[in-house]
Amino acid sequence: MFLNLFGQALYGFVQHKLYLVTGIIILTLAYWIHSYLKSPFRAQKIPGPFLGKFTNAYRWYYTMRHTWHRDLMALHKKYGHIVWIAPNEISVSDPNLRNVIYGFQNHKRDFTFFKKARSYEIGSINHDFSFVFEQDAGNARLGKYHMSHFYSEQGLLDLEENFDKAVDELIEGLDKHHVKTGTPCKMVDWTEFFALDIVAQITADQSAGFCLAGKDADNTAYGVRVILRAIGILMQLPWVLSVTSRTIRGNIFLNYLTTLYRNLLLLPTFTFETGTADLKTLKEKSPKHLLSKFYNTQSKMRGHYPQGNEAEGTTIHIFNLIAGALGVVPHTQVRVIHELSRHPEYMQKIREELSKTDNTFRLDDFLPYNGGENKYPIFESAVRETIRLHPAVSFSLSREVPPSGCQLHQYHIPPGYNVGMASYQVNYDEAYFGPDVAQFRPERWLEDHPTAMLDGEKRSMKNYIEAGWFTFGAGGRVCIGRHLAMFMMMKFTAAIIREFDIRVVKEPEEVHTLFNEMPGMEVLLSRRCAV
Ligand code: HEM
Repeated sequence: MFLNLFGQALYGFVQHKLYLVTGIIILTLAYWIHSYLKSPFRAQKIPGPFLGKFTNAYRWYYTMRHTWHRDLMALHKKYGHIVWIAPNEISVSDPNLRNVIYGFQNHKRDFTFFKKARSYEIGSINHDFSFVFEQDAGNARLGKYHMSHFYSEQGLLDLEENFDKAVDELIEGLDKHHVKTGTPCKMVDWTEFFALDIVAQITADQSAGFCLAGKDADNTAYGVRVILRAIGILMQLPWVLSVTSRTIRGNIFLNYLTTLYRNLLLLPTFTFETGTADLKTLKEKSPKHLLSKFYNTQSKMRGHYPQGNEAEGTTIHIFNLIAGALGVVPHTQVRVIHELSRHPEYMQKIREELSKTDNTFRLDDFLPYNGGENKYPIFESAVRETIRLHPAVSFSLSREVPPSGCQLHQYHIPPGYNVGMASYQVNYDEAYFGPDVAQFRPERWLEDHPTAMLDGEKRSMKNYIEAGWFTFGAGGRVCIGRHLAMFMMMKFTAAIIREFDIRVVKEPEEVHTLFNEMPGMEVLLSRRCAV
């Protein structure tokens, strides 16, 4: 009887679209209100925007407007360091709380470790280990163990020749396509071509030819942008995980991914089904390059990912590398050039530093190994200062509160809820970085901090800033590509400012989705007469 009535009601709803829509709206509102009323955040009166307390659509709306990174800054200004931004999520902006959420934990790891929030699963597009999106803390630790040596400074130093080959092609390409024609150069396009060429060089010791061609062949970079933007948009909508699977998401992006691997690895017929043999040949050809290391890593981790396969397991590491090198670095790189053209006095100082090393930026002169000294202190500080002010990874690095719960100032956050920090809010904290926090002032990195270390030693400002800033994340899941990112930016910047005079003819914009993209900037380049 009851089922019959229910069936008739359901049939009625489906027949009358208006009823159906009204029914869905009423149920959704009822769910939101119920969740709000029973929320522990409400009980503790955690402040935040009204709509954000009810629905994830609030944050999603601002993400779709591409302004969420700045909107979140405004929310923290209005409500303070702890803000309730989504039904299950708290945003934190106090750099002093960084270690509470991201710090290394004691031996009771399962009880106290904040693992990545479930929303990261959206970025998982196959059944292999995908570093950025892996939620399992144990697997991520194992991945880092197998991979950190080849992403270390020393590991990358072995590939310097490849960086320099990409630099030569960058200069040749810019000369041919812009300097000689006198046409403005779209900065982000060239930083992307350079990133693709670097990745091809360090992965398989070959030239992918993007800079030489001066164009995005087969929309390779565009495809990666589409994937990363889609992940950024969907990460805000938890229900998407209920209606998609890794296989579905992988298939949606299949064409873009296949194009990417074909063009980077110069394997024109690559497919995931048949690609393993090609990858094996390539890795044997260049054993000291990253493809070979990726192949070995996936085979060591295979036991944890029995559903995956060699071709997918190897290429997903390339995808992670690409997400950082192509998805993130180019946008901060644009800002480095932009800041230097706004502050010619630093451009001049950097040129002076470079002139002391034959106008060539060499990693040996930068990394203070073997008793040497860093010969580029201002150059390094200018790059660091830029990425502090314009961090391209600008989404909240959400973490799930572990069984221990967590205390954020006066608030207690129970297990299972999400807490997260985002780089813009943290990096612009006046109380931590000082009243001139929003100014481009590279010297700050070279000064001493007024407080001393625990052992009484002087504390450098660099050490202090790095303990609080959030550009590369923090703790156990800190960016593994941070040395690569610095090397890429310093190689690119050194080459450009050595070879060319730069005039900005169009300013960059900020477009936030997953990362903060900085398109729009155009420059006119002319050959420098004398260095
Ligand atoms: C300026 C450039 C870069 C910035 C600002 C940046 C920033 C970040 C941040 C904030 C995280 C933490 C993400 C989280 O906790 O959820 C991260 C993680 C990561 N980054 Fe980068 N990144 C950059 C370049 C790179 C490059 C070039 C690579 C290439 C290897 C890379 C690879 C990764 C990987 C694999 C992770 C995940 C590490 C883990 O979860 O343990 N990043 N990055």
